[in-house]
Amino acid sequence: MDTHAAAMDAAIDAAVAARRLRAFKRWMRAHGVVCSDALRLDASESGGFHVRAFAPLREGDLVATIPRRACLTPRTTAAAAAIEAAELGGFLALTVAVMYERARGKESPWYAYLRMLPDCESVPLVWPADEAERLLAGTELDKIVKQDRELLCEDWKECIEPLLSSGELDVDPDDFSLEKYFSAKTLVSSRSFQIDNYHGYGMVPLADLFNHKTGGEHVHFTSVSDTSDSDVEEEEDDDESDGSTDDQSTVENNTNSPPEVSINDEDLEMIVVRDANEGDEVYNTYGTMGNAALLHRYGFTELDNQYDIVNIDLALVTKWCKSMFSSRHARARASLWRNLGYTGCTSQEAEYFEISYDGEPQLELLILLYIATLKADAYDKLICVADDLIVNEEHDSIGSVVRLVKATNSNPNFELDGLDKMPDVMKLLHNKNTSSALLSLADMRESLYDSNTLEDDEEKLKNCNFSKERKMYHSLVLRVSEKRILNRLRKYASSCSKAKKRKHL
Ligand SMILES: C[S@@+](CC[C@H](N)C(=O)[O-])C[C@H]1O[C@@H](n2cnc3c(N)ncnc32)[C@H](O)[C@@H]1O
Repeated sequence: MDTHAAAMDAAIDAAVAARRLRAFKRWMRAHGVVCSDALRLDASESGGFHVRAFAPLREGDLVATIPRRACLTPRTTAAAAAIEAAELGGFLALTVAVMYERARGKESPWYAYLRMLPDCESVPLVWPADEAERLLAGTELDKIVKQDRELLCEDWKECIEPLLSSGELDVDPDDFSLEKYFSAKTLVSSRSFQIDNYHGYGMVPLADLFNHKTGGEHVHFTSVSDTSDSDVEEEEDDDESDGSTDDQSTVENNTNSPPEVSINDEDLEMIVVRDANEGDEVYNTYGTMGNAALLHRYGFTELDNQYDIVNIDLALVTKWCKSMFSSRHARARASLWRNLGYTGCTSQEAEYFEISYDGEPQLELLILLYIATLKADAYDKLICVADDLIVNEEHDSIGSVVRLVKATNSNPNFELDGLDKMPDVMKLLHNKNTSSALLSLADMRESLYDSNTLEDDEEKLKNCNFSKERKMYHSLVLRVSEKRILNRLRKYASSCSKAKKRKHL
């Protein structure tokens, strides 16, 4: 596309977004949604929206109130009875509510709100499968996105198809196609909030216009007097001009059945938790998440996100151990580690270990490597005392590492009392062998990506256009962040052997 045509398209997108925003503001007034004069809602060139401070904001200021009845939830949609009868819970119930209200078009009480949302949020779930596979190869999202697709197809077959066949919803099946289900799911994952026990998850107009900034948010979302105050989840849209149903009366509450839990009527609120100056973008927080989680759920990433992690699968550790020793050795050492009460983190099908943003490996991984690389005599000693070393339920991590190291040390006068800080205790597990194992694991983990080096990816990222090549940009940030963590893991591994060498000088 030539530059002129691209500029024209951007201008049209911005004009459409601005028109929708005006309609939405009228909708807010009609539905009792109050937005402080100190906030300015802006349409961006890309057709999305963000919030800016029109005047200085001070901690404690109340900047928005949203009546619960104005939220689109499984309880407030006209499909409430069908959703309840189908016993759909959580995100699935809300996804059906969103599809249903979208299908109603101008008949929907949320029409002006729904027109502000994009068709779908650009999360990897809806990227073309081959592109997702290429861009995410080796990253923390590689397998997850494939699993998501399979699980959602199952959900659609098991829950949505029967709901359609039951005739309870009286909708055009095209509005509930698998494709529409995926799209609605991306909106729910990227912009829904947990409201309260009665409404469950819901779309909260206005609250979902705030973008996210890790550790730098200005506002918090609160469900007043509710035990489940929540931070966000969310999503967005686009399309079309002012509609006829903008200025209507209050959103109906279509729930026919009696509530199972008491209904809290108090408005939802957005409160300032950090000062903002006039002109600043006003951010919310969607929670403390690494880039894989942000990209997975919201379709964006942040450079230098302190909550980033890389995982190393137990399967990779086993592969390394077998390559260094034998299958028998690998099995025996892993089983002793397990018998002592240790495990990795677990997800659907895998057991894995986290490497933190600083490159520090999870304690359980270090212990496994320590046991895997013990000399035969130390290993035999450990077997003899294993029953006394089983990690107890209170999980005295520090004590258990100290006892493990004492039991395997050849020096009978080895003194370890007084150690009470985890980083110091972890150093006990550092030796030439565990360091070299960590270095090998970093290489093996990195080999899962394509052949590009970190430097290649960094160079590509520099030349990548953030707004025009979104998928490429965010997948590069994810890869670069993960590879940088693996480099820090290498530093961590090497620093232990260096420290030991200095001690010996
Ligand atoms: C709740 S919406 C926020 C408002 C949104 N910008 C809109 O146009 O309505 C969440 C979506 O906004 C975008 N977003 C939020 N924070 C972002 C950030 N820090 N960087 C890039 N995109 C962000 C993502 O597309 C995300 O899925």
